[in-house]
Amino acid sequence: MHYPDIANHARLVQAVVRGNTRGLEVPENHITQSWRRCVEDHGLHPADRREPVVLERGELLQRQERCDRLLDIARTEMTSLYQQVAGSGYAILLTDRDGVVLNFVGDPLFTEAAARSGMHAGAVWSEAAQGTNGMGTCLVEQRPLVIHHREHFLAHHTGLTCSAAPIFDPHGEMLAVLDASSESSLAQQHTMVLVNMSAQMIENRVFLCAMKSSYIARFHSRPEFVSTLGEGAIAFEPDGRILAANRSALFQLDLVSQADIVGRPLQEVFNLSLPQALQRAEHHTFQPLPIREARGGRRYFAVFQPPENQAPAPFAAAARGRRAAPAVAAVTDEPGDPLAALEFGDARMRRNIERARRLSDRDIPLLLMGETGTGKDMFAKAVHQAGRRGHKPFVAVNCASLPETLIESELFGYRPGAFTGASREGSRGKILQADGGTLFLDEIGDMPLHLQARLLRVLEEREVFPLGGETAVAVDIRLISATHRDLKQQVAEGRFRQDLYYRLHGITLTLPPLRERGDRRALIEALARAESGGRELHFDTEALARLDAYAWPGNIRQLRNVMRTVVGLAESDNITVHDLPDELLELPLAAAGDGSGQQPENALAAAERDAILREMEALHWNVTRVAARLNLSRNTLYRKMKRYGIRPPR
Ligand SMILES: Nc1ncnc2c1ncn2[C@@H]1O[C@H](COP(=O)(O)OP(=O)(O)OP(=O)(O)O)[C@@H](O)[C@H]1O
Repeated sequence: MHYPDIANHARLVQAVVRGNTRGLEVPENHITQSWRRCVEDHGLHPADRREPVVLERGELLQRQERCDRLLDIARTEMTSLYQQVAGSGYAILLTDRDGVVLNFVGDPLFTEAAARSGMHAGAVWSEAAQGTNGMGTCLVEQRPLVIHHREHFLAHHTGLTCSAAPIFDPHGEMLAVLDASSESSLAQQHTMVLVNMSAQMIENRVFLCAMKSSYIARFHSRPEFVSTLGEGAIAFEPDGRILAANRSALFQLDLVSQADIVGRPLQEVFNLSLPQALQRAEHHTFQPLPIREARGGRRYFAVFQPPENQAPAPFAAAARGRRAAPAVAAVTDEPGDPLAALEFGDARMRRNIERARRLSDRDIPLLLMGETGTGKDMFAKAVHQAGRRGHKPFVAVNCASLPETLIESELFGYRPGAFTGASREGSRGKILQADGGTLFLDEIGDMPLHLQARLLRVLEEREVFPLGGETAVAVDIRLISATHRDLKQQVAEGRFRQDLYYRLHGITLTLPPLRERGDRRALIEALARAESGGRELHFDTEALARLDAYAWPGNIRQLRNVMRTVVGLAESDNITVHDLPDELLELPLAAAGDGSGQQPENALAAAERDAILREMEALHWNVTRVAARLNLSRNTLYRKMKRYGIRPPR
C-alpha cells in the first residue's frame, strides 16, 4: 500500500473513531465498534506497521498440545475446506481462544503473501495485536463474520479478505476460530458459508468426542439429518441429568443458551422415560426413531448412544446375525482374521489380501493406492493387526496436514526443556509412539515436496534424535503408506521425490474402486446389515440393480453413508427403489454407472448439500429466499442444486 493510501485509510479510521465524519454516512456496526476498541483499549494507530507477534516455538507447542484433540479433529476439516477453495489463493487458519494461530493450511498462491502478513502458526491475531481482523474480531463478537479490505483497522492489512467463524466447546465457551483469508478483491460470501459449515462440523465432532463417556441423544426433525452437520446433540448422565447440548440442539428446541437446559432431566425435554432412553442406548442402532418434545409435542427423530467404553461394536453385532459374513467383522474389535474379514469375493481384493498376508510378518514397506474411500486406512490397520506387530501400536500420520513448522517435533518428539517453554515432560514424537508397531503415513502423495526430504531422512536413519537430545534412540517400525494419487506419475512430474518413492514402495497394492469390484452386492448387503444393527434387510431386484449400477465416486465410504440413510428411512425390512436416495434414481438405469458426480464428494460437500436442503425445507423451496439466506446468487444456487441432485418434493 502506498503512503497516500495509508494516510487516507488512517484519516478515515480516526475520523470514525472520533465521531467526526462530516457528512460521510458511516453506519455504527461491529466494524466501527472494533476500530474504537483498537484505539481506546489497545492504543493502536491505523498507520502502524506492526510486526506480527509470534510465540516462541516452545509456547506454541504447549498450546498445540493443550488443544491436541481439537487440532486432530480440525485438521481433516481444514484440508477439506482448503480443497473447496483451492486455487483462489486462500489460507485456512485455526486460532485458539487467544487468537494464536495453531494450524495453517495454505494455498501456494497465497502462502508467501500470508507469511508476509504474519499468517503462520504461532502468530497472534487477536484485536489487541493486529487490530480489526477476521480472527481477532470474531473472538470478540463470537459470531461468523467477514472483514473485507478497508474494514481492517491497520492500513497494511487492507489487502486482506477474511471470513471467520467461532467454534464453541460443549459448554458453550469459545474454544477456537476457523478462518479463511486471501488477498482476493471479492468478499466472497460463499466462502463465509463454507467456513461456517466447517466450523460447525468441527464443533459437533469436538462435542461428540468430549462427551463420549456420557450418554448422547442425537436428533433432528428429519431422520436423514441425524448424524449430519445439522443434528442436535444432548449429553446426559445415567440418571437423566443433562450435561451439555450443542448449538443445533438449542436452536431446534428454541432455547437461548446452555443455562436453559443443563442440569434439567432429559425427561423434561423429550417425552420418553429415562429407562426408555437408556434402553434405546443399550440397543444402539443407527436408525433414528421418532420422539416428541415434552412441551410442544414437536416431532423429532433420535438415536441414543451409550458411553463409549460401554458401546457394543455395531459391526460385531451385525456379524453375529449371520454365519457367513466375514467382512462385517472387518471393522470390529472382534478377534479373528482381520485380513480375511476384508474379503467379499472380488478377485483383485483377494489377490491383495493374499500378498499382504504373505508379507505381514516381514517388514517390507507397503504402499496402498486407491481412490478416496476404497478402504486404504482400514486395509492398513488389518495388515498391522494380522502381523506379529498386531498387539503393538498403530500410529497414523496424515502427511497432507502435518504442520510445516512442527514436522520435526511431531515426528521426532523433543526432550524435556529442549527449548524455552517446551513442556516439562517432553514429548514422544509419532515415530517413537509407533516403536515396535506400525507407522501409517496417510495421504503421502499430498506431502509438500520440501518436507519429503526431511521425512526421507527419518526413514533412512531409523534412529530418532528427539529435539534437544544428544543420543539417538533406535526405533523399530513397520511402514505402511497410502495415497489416492498416482505416485509414479507424481515422480515423473517432479512432484514427488524418487528416492522417497522407492523407500516407501517395497510392495504396492492397489485397492479397486467400488464400481469395478465384483463383490459389490455382497458389500452392499453386509453394510446394510451393519448399519441396521444386525437386522436382516431384503433388497428387491430393482433396488439392488440401482445400487449395483451406480458409479459410487466416493466408494465404500459413500456406500456406507447411503446405507445409513436407507436404513434410517426404510419403513420396513423390505427395501425398494423408493427407499433409495434421489441421486441414485436420477439417471436411467443403463446410464447410472457413468458417474455423473451428483454425490457430494467429501464431507464438506455433503454438509453443503444438507445446508441447502435444510434451508429449502425451512423456506418452502423458495429459491430466491434461500439464495438470500445463504448469500448465494440464484444462479449459483441452481447450479449447486443440480450438482447435488436437489429437487423439490413431487
Ligand atoms: N471392507 C470394508 N467393510 C466395511 N466398511 C468399509 C470397508 N472398507 C472401507 N469401509 C468404510 O469406508 C470408509 C472409508 O474407508 P477408509 O477410510 O479406510 O478409506 P480410504 O481409502 O483410506 O479413504 P481416504 O483416501 O479418503 O482416506 C470408512 O467409513 C470405512 O468404515
